[in-house]
Formats: sequence, C-alpha cells, structure tokens
Amino acid sequence: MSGRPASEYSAWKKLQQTYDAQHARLILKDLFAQDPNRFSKFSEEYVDSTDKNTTFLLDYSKHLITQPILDTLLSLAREAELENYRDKMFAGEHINTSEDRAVLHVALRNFDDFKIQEAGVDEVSAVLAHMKEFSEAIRSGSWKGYTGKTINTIVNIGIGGSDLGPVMVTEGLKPYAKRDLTAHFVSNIDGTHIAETLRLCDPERTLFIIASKTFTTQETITNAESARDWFLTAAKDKAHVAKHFVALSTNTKAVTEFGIDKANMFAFWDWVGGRYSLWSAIGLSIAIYIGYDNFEQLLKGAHGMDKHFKETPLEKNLPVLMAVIGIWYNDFYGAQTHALLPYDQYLHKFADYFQQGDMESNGKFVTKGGQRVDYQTGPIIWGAAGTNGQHSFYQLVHQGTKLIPADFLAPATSHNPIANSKHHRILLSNYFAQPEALAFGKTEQEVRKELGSGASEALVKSKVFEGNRPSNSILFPLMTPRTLGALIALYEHKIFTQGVIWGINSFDQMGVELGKVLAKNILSQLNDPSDVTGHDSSTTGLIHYYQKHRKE
Ligand SMILES: O=P(O)(O)OC[C@H]1O[C@@H](O)[C@H](O)[C@@H](O)[C@@H]1O
Repeated sequence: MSGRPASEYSAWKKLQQTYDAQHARLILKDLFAQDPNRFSKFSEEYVDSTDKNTTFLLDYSKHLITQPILDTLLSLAREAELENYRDKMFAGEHINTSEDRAVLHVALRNFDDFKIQEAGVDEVSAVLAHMKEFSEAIRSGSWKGYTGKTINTIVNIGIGGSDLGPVMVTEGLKPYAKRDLTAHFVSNIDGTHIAETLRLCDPERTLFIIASKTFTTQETITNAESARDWFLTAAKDKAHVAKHFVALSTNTKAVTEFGIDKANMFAFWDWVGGRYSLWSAIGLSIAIYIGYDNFEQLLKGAHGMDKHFKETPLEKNLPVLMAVIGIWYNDFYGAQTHALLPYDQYLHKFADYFQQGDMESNGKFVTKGGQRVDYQTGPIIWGAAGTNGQHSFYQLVHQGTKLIPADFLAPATSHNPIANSKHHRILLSNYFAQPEALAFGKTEQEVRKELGSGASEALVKSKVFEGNRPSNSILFPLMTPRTLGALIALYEHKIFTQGVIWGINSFDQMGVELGKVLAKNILSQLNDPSDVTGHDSSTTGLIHYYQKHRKE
C-alpha cells in the first residue's frame, strides 16, 4: 500500500524469472514424489490463542510452489512493507488515503486488547451493549409491536456490505438460530424483492432493520420507504414506527429525518468500510437471529485471527501465505479467477460475500500513487457450495483450458448428522477427492488401461485429466460462531495483504460511482422519448424500446 507498483520490486522480477525458467517443471505429482514430507512442510494448523477449540487446518501443499518460490513470495511481501502497513492499520493510521480514513474493522472485535487510537473506538463497547440489550428484548419477547404482540420476523433492508455479511453469517450459523424467528433480507431495488418478502410478514410482528452506512443508498432508502408505507397501511399511526423500525448507520441526521427514533439507531463510524461492517451495528440482524452471545463469539473468533495476523512471522502467517500464493497464480500464471468452494451447505453464501469483500477491495487499476498498474490485481471470485458445483461447473475446472486456483472448505463434523452421518461422510469423501483429482489427474496411460484396446483415440484423449491444478484445503472441526469469525478474518487479511503488495487502496470503491450517476440522469429521462438526450445510439435505442413497450 506504499503505492509503489509491485512490478518494481526485485522479488517480483525474481518471481518472473523463476516462473519463466521453472513453471514447466513444477508438476505436483513430481513435487509430492520428491518429498514425502511435503504435506507437513506446507500445511499449518491454526489454533486460537485463547480458545483451543477454534482451530482449523490449512493444507497448501497442493500448490505449484517450492520452498525457494515461497521464500521469494514472502520476500515480495516484505519488500512491499507488509508488516509496516499491517501495523499502520492496527494503529489507526489513515491508510485509506483517497478518503482520508482509518481502516479499523479490527477495532470492532478488539475487546480492549490492542491499543487503538481513533475517534469512535471508545464508543464500540457501548454500541455492543445496546445491541445486546435490544437483541435480547426481541428474542425474549419483552419488546412488543404496536398491538402488544412479540416480534417473530426481522427484515434487514440494506445492500452491499449492509446485506451480504448479515446474509452470509445468518445462513452460516443457522444451527445457532432461534428457530421461531424468521430473518429476511431485502437488498435489490427490484420491487419484486420487497413485495415478495412483505407477503411473508405480519405488520404486527415484524421488525424492519434499515441498514445503511451512509443512509443515502437509493435502493435501501426506497425499499425502506415502501416497507414503511406498507406498515402504516396496517398500523395507521406514525407513532408506531418506533416499535417496528430501527436503523444501523453512521448518519444520525438522515436516520431521524426518515422518522426513526435516535434511541433506535445503532451507530458506527466512517473507519468501518461497508464490506467490513458485519462486525459493527450492521451485525444486529445476526445478533438477533443467533443471540448476542453467539455474535460475540463470532467477534472473538475474528479477533483471534487478527492477533495471528498481527503477531505471527510471515512464514507461518496463514492469511499472508494464502495471499502470496494467490499472487503467484494471479500475476505469473495468468489465472483470472479464484474459486471458493465450501463443502458446507450453511456456507452457501460464502463466495457471494467474498465477491464483494475481495473484488470491491482489490478490483483497482491504479496504485495509491495514481499509476496505471502493468500487472493483474484482484481476481474474479466465484464459487458455490459442494457438491452442487461438481454436477455443473467442475467439468471446466478439471478439464477446461483455464487455471482456476480453488479453496475447499469443510467441517469435520456436521450439525446434521442424519443417517448416522452417512450424508456427511459422502460429502467429505467428495471434499477430499476433488483436490486430489485436480492435483494429480489421470494420465493417458491410465485411461488406456481402463478402456482396454479398441477404444478410439478421441475417447482416450477426452478422458485424460492433466491434473496439476492447485488448491487450498481448509478443514475445521465444526462450524461454530468463533470458527466462522476466524475464517472471515482470514480472508479479510488475505485481501489486505494482496492489496499492499499490488500497491492499491483496498478500502475505497470509486468504481461503483459512475453507474450510479448515469442512472440518476437516466431516471429523469424515462418518461418521454423526447427527454432522452446526451447518450450514444445504443443507450438511446434501448431506452426508446423500453418506452414503447412498458405498461405502467
Ligand atoms: O451501507 P450503505 O451506505 O447503504 O452502502 C451499501 C453499499 O453501497 C455500495 O455503493 C458500495 O459500493 C458498498 O461498499 C456498500 O456496502
């Protein structure tokens, strides 16, 4: 994050030379055959320093690396002053330079451990106490709606970071949920999203949580207004809004103007980036759904990983290892994407969550110093929960023409051990098999032997798996709030590390602005064809076609 282009570092140049000279010889089958200790050398068990039950294994042995390559990748991190920038982040320095802000999501889960100086940090525990009190009131039923009934449905209205984190974590930790409470999430401006959700709600028993850092986001405010109109159709009296609407925001003025009582606002601070905000008041839906104590465990799990990232030498620092290995593929092998493949149905939103986390953070083509980079930055993040992907896109991962590094994640124990864990054993057999198949493939010789003589050449070739496709495997005992917290923080710090090396600002999101501005202008031109001015012929043609065919 020094803003220096990564390609200027001597380690970068050395990596390029190493890639050119060695990549044809970096064959996983050979690397494993040459070193029986490869797994123990290239795997690491994480154990939370204050809770030994929060643990997972990271196996990074199925990567196209050798110890010297890994050493050079770590030298690259050192040359980019990773440790210095990491310490600056934890110290509250304004490393988000374009917005002149600190980056302190780590302060939200700190519990007075690290000393962090920044306005607002001393207010974190009071907001957590407010969240605890409020979530307990909803869960216990002491908070009543306008007709005296308890709340049985919460609707979080937010988008981007004010939606994806709460969605992913409430899904991820569903086994800990209060099952007589339903949580819905409305994000899209498409009226269908709010309309279909409201069909499932009873105005007397629904709490709307309006989640927006800025409280100006068009989608969220429009959805919130429609929810309020729907509520008032039943409740009639505006005074009842106070019992059914709360806000999570940094913008007190806009919240009170909307009609939400200041007492029902949960604050956070400009040093919490949207995509890093689930740890803040934005996590209120999580705290209500799984209970405050579990929410606190989630924060503690993340704090444990913060400590690991801050204090562990780079050689054993898991987010750093994942980051530098990612750079090896992204910048030297030319891999364009990175797949997140959790073998845990509860984590079915994990990839969606990190699409924003990673792509909004590191999808930047200029350095902090304003130079156009001459290398690739953030990868395209995608994925789905296993084994569904195996029956759809894995064909391309195994035999396509692209290199797709992937992370496989799984719990050793399922929350649903039905049929004596038969399902889970089958699931895990796939979790173990896929990285093995990707890495070691199936040779032509093996295929020939299997098919016997007489098989056509074309058939033989089509059944070959070249292998040598890299992956991480992450295995944890059970998906607990604390483990999920640690895993999310693991990826957050991986993203941070890569951003530092690429010299970009991982904490702004200028790239989302242009479309918003153009949409605002177009919105004012949608009524009449003669209003449509100032566009290219394609955009004009599309709007005219819409105007001809709409029925409103
Ligand atoms: O929480 P807010 O202010 O409504 O913002 C929601 C989202 O808005 C988007 O425009 C930003 O790109 C995201 O980073 C952000 O999370």
